[in-house]
Amino acid sequence: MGLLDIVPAGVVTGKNLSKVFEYARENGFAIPAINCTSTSTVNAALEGARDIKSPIIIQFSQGGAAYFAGKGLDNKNQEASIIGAVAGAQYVRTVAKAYGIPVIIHSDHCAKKLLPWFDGMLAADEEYFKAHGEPLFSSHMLDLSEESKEENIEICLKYLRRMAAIDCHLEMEIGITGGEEDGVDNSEVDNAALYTQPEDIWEIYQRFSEVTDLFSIAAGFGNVHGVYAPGNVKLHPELLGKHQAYVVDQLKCENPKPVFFVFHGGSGSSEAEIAEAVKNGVVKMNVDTDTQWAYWAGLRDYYEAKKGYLQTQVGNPDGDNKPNKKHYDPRVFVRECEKTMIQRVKQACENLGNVNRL
Ligand SMILES: O=C(CO)COP(=O)(O)O
Ligand SMILES: O=C[C@H](O)COP(=O)(O)O
Ligand SMILES: [Zn+2]
Ligand SMILES: [Zn+2]
Repeated sequence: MGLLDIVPAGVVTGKNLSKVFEYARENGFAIPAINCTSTSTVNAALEGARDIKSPIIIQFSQGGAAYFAGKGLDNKNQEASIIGAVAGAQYVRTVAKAYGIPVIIHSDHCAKKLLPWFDGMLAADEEYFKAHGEPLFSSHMLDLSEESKEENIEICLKYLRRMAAIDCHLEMEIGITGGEEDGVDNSEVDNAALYTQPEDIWEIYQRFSEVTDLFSIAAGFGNVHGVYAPGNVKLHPELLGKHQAYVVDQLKCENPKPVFFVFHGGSGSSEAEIAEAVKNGVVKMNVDTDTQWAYWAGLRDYYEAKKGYLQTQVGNPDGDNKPNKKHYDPRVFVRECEKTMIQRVKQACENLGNVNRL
């Protein structure tokens, strides 16, 4: 039985999203969440997943959403980030079904100072729910990992109640992601803060479960955003197995992996680290830096290959009067970016076992 026997193609929300995560957990794979900033990057993520016959998660960061709406817009009070995230979600909704795969629309890290962004997206979800019986986005992330655990949980619970009423999933973060995030440099952060404790996972699981089961946890296991020289990042995905065992012990449940875990900082991770994380209940892995690099590499290679055709509008190695229009049409060079990004999306899917899952 494939995923399309369980959920329809197109955007999945609520119980259907839970079914996708449960299916991934039971079949031992995870779904990549690709950070997207434009229709071009959204299309590349969708095309890569479509080619490999698997579901995909499209996510917008606060900065990525503002970029989607246009860098020229003022982002005071998060207005551009709200407009961009909503526009991105509506765009994905318009095209997703045509790709024939289940698609999850998600928003990435939202720190305390960015809550007006979250509020704006949630208002759009509630409005969409009134008209269509489901939220605009499948899920959102709250990242209050810089606050105290108590405050983190309290604020999450407040939003979780509101989100549960419209079948919207919440991804919460406990434990800090190192490296750079929304312009905040976490590279010098205390090492212990990068690794979440099992008691914390249990507390979150227990308190959130009193409200709904529509949640996942981004637990720190040494995750870092970005790609660095080998040896700089020490991932401990085996910790997630310990968290699962702790929760199983408390719940006395049959299911060996009751918690849906999210893997941040997927770029630069080894196949072995990714496999270990999936084995321990990761159902979503975020990839940004590596798909950014892939997109750029496509343009770099295109420019190198076509250099002689890209210096002037008229005149190239084939003749002084030959026009170059077909070489500098954005549909040609942006497509080259998309092609290399598609390959990287497929690679992420393969690493996560997210292949032929329809
Ligand atoms: O975690 C991420 C987005 O939230 C992505 O991290 P990378 O850029 O390291 O892939
Ligand atoms: O938070 C990490 C993601 O990679 C998003 O990055 P960004 O804020 O540069 O869009
Ligand atoms: Zn964070
Ligand atoms: Zn992240």
